[in-house]
Amino acid sequence: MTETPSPGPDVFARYLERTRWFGGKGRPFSIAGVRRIGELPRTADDPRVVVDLVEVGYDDDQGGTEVYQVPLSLYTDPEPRLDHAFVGWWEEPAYGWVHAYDALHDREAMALWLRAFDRAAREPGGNLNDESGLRFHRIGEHELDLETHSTLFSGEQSNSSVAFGEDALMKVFRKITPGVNPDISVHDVLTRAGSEHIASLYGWLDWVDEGADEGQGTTLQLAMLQQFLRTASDGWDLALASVRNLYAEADLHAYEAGGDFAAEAERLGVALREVHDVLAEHFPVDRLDAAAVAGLADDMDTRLDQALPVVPELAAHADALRAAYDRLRGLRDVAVQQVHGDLHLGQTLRTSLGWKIVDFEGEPAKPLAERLRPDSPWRDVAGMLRSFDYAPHVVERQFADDHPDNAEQRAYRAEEWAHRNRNHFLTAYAGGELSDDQRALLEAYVADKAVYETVYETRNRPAWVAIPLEAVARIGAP
Ligand SMILES: Nc1ncnc2c1ncn2[C@@H]1O[C@H](COP(=O)(O)OP(=O)(O)O)[C@@H](O)[C@H]1O
Ligand SMILES: O=P(O)(O)O[C@H]1O[C@H](CO)[C@@H](O[C@H]2O[C@H](CO)[C@@H](O)[C@H](O)[C@H]2O)[C@H](O)[C@H]1O
Repeated sequence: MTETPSPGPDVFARYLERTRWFGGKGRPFSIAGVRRIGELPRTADDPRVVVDLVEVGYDDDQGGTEVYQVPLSLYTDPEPRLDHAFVGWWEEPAYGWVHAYDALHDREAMALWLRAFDRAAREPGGNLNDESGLRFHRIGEHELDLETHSTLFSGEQSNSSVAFGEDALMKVFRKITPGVNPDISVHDVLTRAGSEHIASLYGWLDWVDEGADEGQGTTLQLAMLQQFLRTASDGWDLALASVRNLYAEADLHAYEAGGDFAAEAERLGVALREVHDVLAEHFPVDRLDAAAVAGLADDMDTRLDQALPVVPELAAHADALRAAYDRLRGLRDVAVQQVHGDLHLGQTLRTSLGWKIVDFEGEPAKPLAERLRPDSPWRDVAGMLRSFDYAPHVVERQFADDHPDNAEQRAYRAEEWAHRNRNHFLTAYAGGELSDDQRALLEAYVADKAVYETVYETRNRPAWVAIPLEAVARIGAP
């Protein structure tokens, strides 16, 4: 990476370590370079807002590099209102000393993004190619509300999302991989197809690295603008509330309790089926031959091989897991297509107009080529089934401290809740009973997802690893 007129690398290293979205926390790293790729169009009254790409090199056995996007607001004087987002101060050759803040926290700066997207809608083809190299693209007819203020989401996110009032949401991608970002390309297709189960795409921002790919140029997709789902409630939070309700009256069956979730699970099944159908219409669908089906099972085997050293408790269940993958090996007529790739209840939102599915980026830890590869839709179904298993266990962890009695009754209710919602979701998705082959395919994907979760929990929430481990233990059990 080429150097830019910026501070020493330590300034960015210190800032990355403080953020939620930096994926390399806990690993030894250094800043390999900082590159200034563009500046937002502005008037003389606006702050200077620049987009820097920070290349991080890892100094551990795994090694490798990653690139993170850090948009900055640059002010000549300190801005105390932005103290919490202070990155550093340094001298820039053309401007002198500047105080730099993470621009996502700065309303004055975010207004520049919104204005540029608004201008793009009035340019030929909906494209605004700013002279600094940033390219704003718009689709659809939505008129942006320029009077709104921006609010940065505070949730546990791998990217950064900013809401413009209740009108639009902009997701700024933090880890940048050259090429197509499936969150944009899939939303683009689903929006143009009129899917009712997503937030419509309004536009996106990209930049072409002219010097990359032997002078051919490579596109880097930097941000996505979409419909703000104003009446949304998070599917995971709703499921937890339903379980809490049930535990509070543990003498009732799941279907008798006030917060029964089954009708929602059913609607979610229908929504996922509709999204898969639209994706199958607009992206290629491949019917796999025997070798390719065996390849899917091989990938699951490899994932287990890689998980074993991280989660040694898996060893006791490895034979049962491999037997589930072997049953997949024997299947014929397996189709693959564009899927969500990382579906769980936390990626679903209940709005007054029904369920919406968000975040089509795939599993963030997977390389882009793997995330773009067609996969079986049963991977998404399996993700949801695992989530229905997680919810009662997570509530039990919260409940157990305050209510140590009655744990056995709750465990019974937990299984009843998970079973009921899995069944309603699955039957609605499949439109009836599953065939033996579909069941074998689904079981393999559920096993694969549970193995992935044991690794995810060991690394991120070790206290939760028992949840997927219990699921793994059930695989192959009579
Ligand atoms: N269009 C939307 N309208 C309102 N809230 C949204 C919308 N899309 C996502 N969200 C909320 O923002 C959170 C983060 O979005 P997500 O796409 O999962 O980000 P990330 O890629 O950083 O994980 C979601 O859990 C959801 O609650
Ligand atoms: O949302 P992400 O793309 O970051 O997905 C990762 O984190 C999820 C947790 O937030 C994780 O999901 C696992 O925990 C959920 C409860 O918190 C549960 O509903 C899911 O079923 C379970 O897989 C996901 O696996 C991981 O990729």
